[in-house]
Amino acid sequence: MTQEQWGRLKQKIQDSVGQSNYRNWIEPLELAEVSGGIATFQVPTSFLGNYVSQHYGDLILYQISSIDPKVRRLNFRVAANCAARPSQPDAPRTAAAVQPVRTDGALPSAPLDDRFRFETFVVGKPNELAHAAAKRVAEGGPTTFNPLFLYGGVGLGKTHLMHAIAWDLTTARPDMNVLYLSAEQFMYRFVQALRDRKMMDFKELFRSVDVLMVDDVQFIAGKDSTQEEFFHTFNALVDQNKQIVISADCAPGEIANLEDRIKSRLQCGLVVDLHPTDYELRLGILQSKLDRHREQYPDLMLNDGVLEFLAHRISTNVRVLEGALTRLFAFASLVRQPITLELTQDCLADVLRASERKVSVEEIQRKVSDHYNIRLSDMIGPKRLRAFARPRQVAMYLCKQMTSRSLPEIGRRFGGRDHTTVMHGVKRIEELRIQDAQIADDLELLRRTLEG
Ligand SMILES: Nc1ncnc2c1ncn2[C@@H]1O[C@H](COP(=O)(O)OP(=O)(O)OP(=O)(O)O)[C@@H](O)[C@H]1O
Repeated sequence: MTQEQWGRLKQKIQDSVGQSNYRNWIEPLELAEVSGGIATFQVPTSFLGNYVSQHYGDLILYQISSIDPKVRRLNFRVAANCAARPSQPDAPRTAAAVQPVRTDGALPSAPLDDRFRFETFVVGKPNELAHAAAKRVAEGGPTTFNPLFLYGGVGLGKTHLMHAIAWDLTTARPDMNVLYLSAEQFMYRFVQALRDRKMMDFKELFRSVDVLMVDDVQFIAGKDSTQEEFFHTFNALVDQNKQIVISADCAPGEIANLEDRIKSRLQCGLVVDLHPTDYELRLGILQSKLDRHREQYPDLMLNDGVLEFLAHRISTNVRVLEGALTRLFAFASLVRQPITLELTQDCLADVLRASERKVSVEEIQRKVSDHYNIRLSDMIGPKRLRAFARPRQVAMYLCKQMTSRSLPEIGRRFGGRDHTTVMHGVKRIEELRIQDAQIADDLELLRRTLEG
């Protein structure tokens, strides 16, 4: 394969992985050589190589082998002049060494992330059931529920738990054939077996595993023949009492374009969901990640209250939370300053803004009318009585502060009032806030309840 061909393939890969994944993971790959059926890429860091091999290995191999069928394996090696670079802030320090992707007949598991172990998984109310079920499977005893189906929103720890199960099983029983892969990898392997007319090998290999773990199964939705093959593999393994662990971003019944018979099969075992994190869990996770950062930046001071602030303000997902902490430490070490609340707000302004809870005008109107004990219709309606006018102005002020609505939009939501009326109301509350302690208290209380 020539550099030019690789250039064209890269563009194709971009179409399937999206621009931002492309920029982060595919663009930095330099094709070094193709020989002996192995395509070798030079990568800037072992972390990048590892990640690419795990997430995009099959896709890349699939594309390459479509123009050069002799290529059977990929290899990622760290460029010599990059190897000595200090580790990048985002790169996990303990990431496993780059493992080449083997697709040469044997059935290798996708590489496991060394950080994703039970010991590093923080348990709280939202994930305790998922954790307990994963632990049970990891003990490797007789199969009590099959499959274990883990589901939950983005970045809540599904992959972490799957890897933890695989680590425990393979450590305790190195002879056990544990196969962990993403649904996407399942599809590429299936497609490749079809193309190479090696379906019998494919079936035999998949049916010979002791534990099959498929991550992000929603990926096969709408892909008919992959679904079909997955269904048969699934049934064959369940019949042999082999443990299956599946993860998805939603419950089996809610996966659109997934055949009903597969949905019902997936529901046969134990279905557990990872709930969105709560404050305590987020704080626990931050505290546990802190040790790793302390090791890396031993001289950095961290002020009291910073972790609590982050746990309170970043409630989207754990990945974002982790990223925020990593960035904060890297930034503070760069500017050689202690991590204060101000520094945190400065450094993470964009993350904090993106995770702000979205409050709606209606929510504000409802909370404010409850607070002042008036009817919602009176707040929005035309009455000018002071008992209604002041709460109305408070609500307008909060809408201006807490939502991105413009003054005319806010006016419209308050019974079609003019934007100058809103402006006047907002100004009046700004003045009263300084002069009237009661109003200041009301505003503080309302803001807190609205922020949740
Ligand atoms: N309870 C937890 N304790 C410690 N780390 C956690 C926890 N939950 C999630 N994480 C961390 O958050 C990051 C994202 O988790 P993971 O990749 O497992 O999410 P996911 O649910 O598989 O998300 P996606 O749907 O995007 O694949 C990982 O670095 C993981 O270690």
